[in-house]
Amino acid sequence: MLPDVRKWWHRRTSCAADWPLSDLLAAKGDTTVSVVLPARDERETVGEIVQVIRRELDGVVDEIVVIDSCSEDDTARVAAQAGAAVHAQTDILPELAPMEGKGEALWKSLAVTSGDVVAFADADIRHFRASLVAGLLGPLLTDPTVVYAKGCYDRPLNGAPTGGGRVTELVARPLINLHWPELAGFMQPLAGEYAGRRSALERVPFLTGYGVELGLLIDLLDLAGLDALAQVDLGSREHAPQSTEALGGMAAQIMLAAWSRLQRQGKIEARHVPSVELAQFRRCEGGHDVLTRQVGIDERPPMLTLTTPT
Ligand SMILES: O=c1ccn([C@@H]2O[C@H](COP(=O)(O)OP(=O)(O)O[C@H]3O[C@H](CO)[C@@H](O)[C@H](O)[C@H]3O)[C@@H](O)[C@H]2O)c(=O)[nH]1
Ligand SMILES: O=C(O)[C@H](O)COP(=O)(O)O
Repeated sequence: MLPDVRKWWHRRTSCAADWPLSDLLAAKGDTTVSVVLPARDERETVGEIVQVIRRELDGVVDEIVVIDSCSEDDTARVAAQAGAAVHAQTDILPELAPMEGKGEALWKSLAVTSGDVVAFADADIRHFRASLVAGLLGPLLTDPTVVYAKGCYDRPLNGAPTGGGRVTELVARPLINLHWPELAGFMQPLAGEYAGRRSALERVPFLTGYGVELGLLIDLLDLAGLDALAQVDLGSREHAPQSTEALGGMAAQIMLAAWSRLQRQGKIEARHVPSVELAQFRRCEGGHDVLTRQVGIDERPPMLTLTTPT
């Protein structure tokens, strides 16, 4: 790691235990906090997550919003029953042509929430603890120079305490180290648990799909500088793992996200246009089936540009 990045890592990394609830309540003052859970087919976990946040972060969290991201199951009903405000992704800003995926859900959440600080968490987390959200609020509620706090944690996989984060380790981390070494100190750059000041989140574009996390890190670095970014060790976090085949699609979107930012930063010529089709193969009787997956990502402009005439 670059020497300055190592210094940042020491200075700006805290852990959830550093931010007890009493300190958060004392520091909160007039600052309002929204928690957003993007959810596609998460009926098994979303209800418990909403309940834990409501029960244990009362007084710190002002609203809990679930963005139902085109679920085919009854995620929306379960979340509402648990006490969240639920919005269908496609009902938000209906005048805009819809885009797909998680990044779209997060971007649109800015239009239906009001917190000065917005905390995001995945809705597929198992054994959810309130500290997964509370920890993220510590740096933001106590230090006005911090605009964004990113979670990091151990990643269990298939019963082992570590080994998860396959796309992180094989794709995101190498890309970040190669092209944005200033961001190399983020231990879980793809973590879905992070919080930011609305004033910063509304000033950056959001990539759609699974490109959103990498795009936010790069764009917030450009907007605010490394010292305005923090990370918080949240312990361990277990989610519903996807198949390696499905993660191939995610990995492709992360690469496209990196590509878009390399182009924007003039490091790749704009005339090079990557393909957005991923061919994968499944053995079948007599050979292989070809599976073609569309992995293209899109981009939403800074939310502020929708509400403020330029
Ligand atoms: O179209 C979608 C797809 C997913 N989700 C939700 O987004 C969250 C994370 O999605 P998931 O498929 O579980 O992603 P992971 O395999 O956990 O991927 C990791 O890496 C991704 C890429 O950076 C991040 O977006 C994730 O937050 C992070 O946990 C979950 O609540 C999903 O229900 C949506 O809202 N809409
Ligand atoms: O962050 C990642 O790399 C993806 O979420 C995959 O994680 P997993 O390997 O723990 O399923």
